[in-house]
Amino acid sequence: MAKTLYDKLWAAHVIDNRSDGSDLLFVDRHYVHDACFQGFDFLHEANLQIRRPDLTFGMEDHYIATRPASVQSERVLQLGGILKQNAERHGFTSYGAGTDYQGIVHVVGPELGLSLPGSLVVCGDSHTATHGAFGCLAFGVGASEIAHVLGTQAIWQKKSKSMRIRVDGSLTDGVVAKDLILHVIGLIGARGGTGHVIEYAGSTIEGLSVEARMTICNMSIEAGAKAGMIAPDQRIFDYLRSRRYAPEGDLFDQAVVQWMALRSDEIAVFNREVEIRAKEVEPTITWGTSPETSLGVSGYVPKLEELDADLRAKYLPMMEYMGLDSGMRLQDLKVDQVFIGSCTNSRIEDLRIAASIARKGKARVPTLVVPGSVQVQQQAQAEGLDQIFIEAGFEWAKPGCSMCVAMNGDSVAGGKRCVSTSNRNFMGRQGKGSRTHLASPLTAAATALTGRITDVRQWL
Ligand SMILES: CC(C)[C@H](C(=O)O)[C@@H](O)C(=O)O
Ligand code: SF4
Repeated sequence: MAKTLYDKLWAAHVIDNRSDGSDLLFVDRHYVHDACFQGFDFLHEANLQIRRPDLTFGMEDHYIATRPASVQSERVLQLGGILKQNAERHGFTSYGAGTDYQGIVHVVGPELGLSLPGSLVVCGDSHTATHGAFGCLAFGVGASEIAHVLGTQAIWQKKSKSMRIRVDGSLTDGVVAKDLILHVIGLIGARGGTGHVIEYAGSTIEGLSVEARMTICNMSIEAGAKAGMIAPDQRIFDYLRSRRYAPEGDLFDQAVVQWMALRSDEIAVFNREVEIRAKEVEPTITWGTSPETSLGVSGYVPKLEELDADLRAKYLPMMEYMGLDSGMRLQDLKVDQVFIGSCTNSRIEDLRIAASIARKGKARVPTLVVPGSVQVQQQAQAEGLDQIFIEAGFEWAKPGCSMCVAMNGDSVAGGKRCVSTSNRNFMGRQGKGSRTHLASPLTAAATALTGRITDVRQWL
């Protein structure tokens, strides 16, 4: 029978099965970050050791200070240190503060060549789907599953349904991967992918850089999907060659031969198919408190009187929270600050495109740029991007999750409006009462220069 990429990845990892339909899957890579401590607590309560410390990798990101103004409580400082203690106790490698590969787990894993095509990757983090950009089956797990994986290097799962999102054609000027994925989520809804694993395909996806593919897969979870993935190709193989943990020499070439088979069969059938034309995607931004409330930047907040009762009940609290009037024009809405960073948009390419706009003016509102990793930070500095940001009045910070989730004390104050390149705009996401509009690094940088939600196409 014809198989999807997901079918192939799944079948390659099954060790055992149960009568309830669950399969026990072997885990190739287990990433643990500084907010995964509960999983270790469960492991210790069960009096277990880590089964495969060689396949477990730690990254410090959520709690780490990213700028002098990060207000870190005693508790946060304490939590940040626990990962290091666990790494020492169990003997796994952890890339903590002060190391060359410190940064956001979903930026650093790929940089290290740890997320390899065909592998099964888990992490106690919902944005683990990012690694699907390499043709991995990658998904987030909860604390008890972290403990299970630590203790056994395997995980019980039930297979999801499959969905293919095909995007064809060229993206227009000023439109990047982030706009595309916000558009997708707007189209299928924040629950549109529930119970499914999404494979992104089509000529647009094939034309995307490795970084852009990660941006797409990263937000699969915001469409409710279990995971997102893209069949690996030459661009992926080139990216991986010579990375620290990638196979070397002949072994790499042999691996590539196997990796090339990691694609859905021509006639594979998906449970759901969605088709999108790239040219229809505009620079896209969210207005509400769900990623599905995305609109072309030239759009208007929905008119309450035109909505049915269910949508009105859903949107009214969002509009109140976000301080928006029914039917108002999004563009020209004043913002208080801008955040460029997060595992969605803090890679070198994101910073390059943000800098291409930043060099054209001066920030009108406080703008924080947080590279995703030390590697990204160093590369950006080597290219002089930090100087472009600083000259434009943007703040250039150190790597970490930072204002994406405000767990390290970098938050957006209550009632303040922030255009952010991150992936979540839930109530209070960037701090209590914070108002978040999700957008691309291009839109975020253009907004920083005007102090208003801005159509970046005017700045190209
Ligand atoms: C803290 C962590 C477990 C959480 C997640 O699961 O995604 C965070 O990374 C987020 O983005 O909300
Ligand atoms: S950058 Fe944001 S979304 Fe990504 S792992 Fe960190 S907190 Fe989660």
